[in-house]
Amino acid sequence: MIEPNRLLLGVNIDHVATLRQARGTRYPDTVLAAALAEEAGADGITVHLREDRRHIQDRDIYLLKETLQTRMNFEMAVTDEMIAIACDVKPSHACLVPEKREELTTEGGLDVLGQLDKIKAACDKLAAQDIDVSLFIDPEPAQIDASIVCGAPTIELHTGAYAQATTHEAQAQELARIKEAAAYAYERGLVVNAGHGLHYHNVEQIAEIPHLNELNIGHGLIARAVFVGLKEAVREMRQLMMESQARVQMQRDAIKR
Ligand SMILES: CC(=O)[C@@H](O)[C@H](O)COP(=O)(O)O
Ligand SMILES: NCC(=O)COP(=O)(O)O
Repeated sequence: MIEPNRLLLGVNIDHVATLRQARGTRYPDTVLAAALAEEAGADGITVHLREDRRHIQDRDIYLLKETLQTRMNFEMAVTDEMIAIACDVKPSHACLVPEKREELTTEGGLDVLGQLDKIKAACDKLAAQDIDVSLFIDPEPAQIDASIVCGAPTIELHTGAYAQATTHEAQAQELARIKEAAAYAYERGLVVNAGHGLHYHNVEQIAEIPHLNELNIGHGLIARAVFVGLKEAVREMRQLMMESQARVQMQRDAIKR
């Protein structure tokens, strides 16, 4: 049973596939990775089918659709190809992300404001298939307003700038941006997720932000799994998130007394 308002954990297994694609082997398999992550408490599995297929392959998407016990969050570029695949697979969730072939990883949020018609058309097509659409955006009110115009029920705030900040001041500034954006979006009826670049040493401040629904975490968790195993890595991350929320609740209770 999911406790009310527990911050959910979406485990991104892209980089299990990175290891597999490095040699073109059949292992490690994403189906097993997803099953282990779910067994350890993942609330959902996120997979990013990139146009260049550098890690997740089409076969992963179709197999996971048949085998996941929780739910699939299908990350995708806003292209006809990916929209067609999403409409065929019909994941419970799809997250529209920007994509550049030359990028090492996602570099910024989707520019919804600058391409309203295109994003709205994609949201409409996916929603017609009962897919819950989220837009991966930078923590900016203008992008949040544009997401509402496009009819997306959910946004995912890009935490990359926070994760990559090189000074405490810069990180605090980014954290404040994310906090303000989460409140701004929540007050306007959106479901607010967050992710990118989160790991065991930077997740707690994000997990303490009010109104967040889910964190999507991949690279840092899979890297940890190399040393402790995937189930333990998931358990450790969930524990950190729950402890963060418990701290916030205690602070709230103390203020009430
Ligand atoms: C959108 C996002 O932040 C990530 O989930 C995305 O998957 C990053 O792409 P890579 O997994 O290829 O780094
Ligand atoms: N959308 C963020 C995600 O799914 C995982 O991103 P990362 O933890 O691999 O950077």
